[in-house]
Amino acid sequence: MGTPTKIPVYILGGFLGSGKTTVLLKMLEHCKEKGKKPGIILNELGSENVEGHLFEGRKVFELLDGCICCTIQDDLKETMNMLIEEMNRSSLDVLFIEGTGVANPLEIQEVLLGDPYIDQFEIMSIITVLDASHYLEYQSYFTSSVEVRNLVKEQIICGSLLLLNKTDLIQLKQLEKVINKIKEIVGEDKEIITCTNGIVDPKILFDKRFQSFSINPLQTNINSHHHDHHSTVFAFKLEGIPALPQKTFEKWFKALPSNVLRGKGYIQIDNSSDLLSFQYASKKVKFIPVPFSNSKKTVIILIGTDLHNEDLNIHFNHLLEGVL
Ligand SMILES: Nc1nc2c(ncn2[C@@H]2O[C@H](COP(=O)(O)OP(=O)(O)OP(=O)(O)O)[C@@H](O)[C@H]2O)c(=O)[nH]1
Repeated sequence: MGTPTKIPVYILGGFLGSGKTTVLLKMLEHCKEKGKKPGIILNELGSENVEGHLFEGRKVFELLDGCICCTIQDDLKETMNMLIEEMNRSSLDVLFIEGTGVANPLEIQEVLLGDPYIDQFEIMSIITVLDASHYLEYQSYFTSSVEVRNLVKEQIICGSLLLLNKTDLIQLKQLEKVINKIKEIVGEDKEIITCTNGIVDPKILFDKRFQSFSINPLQTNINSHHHDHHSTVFAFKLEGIPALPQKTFEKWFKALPSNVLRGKGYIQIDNSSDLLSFQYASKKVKFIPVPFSNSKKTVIILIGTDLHNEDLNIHFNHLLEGVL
């Protein structure tokens, strides 16, 4: 008998709303076509996963209310142990781990390279997804905090595959500018793959690009500003949202403070018993119908920098009182 083969692992990182889940869904589609059984670990900043419907019929391990990189690194180990137990009953062909938008994937890597996981899993690639339409804003001194700038930079440096997504939202000239800015960080040689809606050749996505013993130049740096991002990036959960006309929700999302970077959840439109899932990113909101399910309730999760409870409460009350 040869040595048992290790389970290949793909880590997906990238800032809030960049398109990590979109890329993950593409990779899962490919697994389905190839008859490969995936394991999925999702980490959400809020205290509940509001994207469960996207993974219907698949076993998903969730790490909620935190960010794998610090508060729940131990929880990741616990989840990995559960996954290993599950694998004894039914084996896996590949594992995907999606970090929160504020996670540094190196921290996930650290867990996987430790005992006992290193003997069973092999990191194939750390895929960093970047939002081309917001890149300049996130890197600007004027529109972004130092923590966000550093975090995005770290996500770029530790990515073994860089996907510059959402290119449909910008002009070619701006895209070239973004690519040049990224090259200033990673050098000319590192390939940057541009894409829209996470559509990338599976050969590129699944390629092995990670050597376990490589030492990352940022490693020593990380500890020095580890945790910093939590001082500015917050997740808020709003519950008890009444059923209202869709137009009212649209107006409400439009009027959200500009430091709200991301939102997701479920809302209910009046005169309908079905819930709508929503995605708020790049200051745009999209509504997607989901079949009514008793296990889901209305909830709005907002993620942003320097959000203040009072400001959001006032804005939330506007929604409740219909003052829009
Ligand atoms: N216009 C446009 N929208 C996109 C593209 N890729 C993803 N989106 C949309 O952007 C929103 C966020 O995408 P996700 O894949 O959920 O992003 P994410 O990085 O997983 O988000 P977080 O988990 O909050 O960090 C969704 O509404 C997607 O449909 C793209 O290339 N172009």
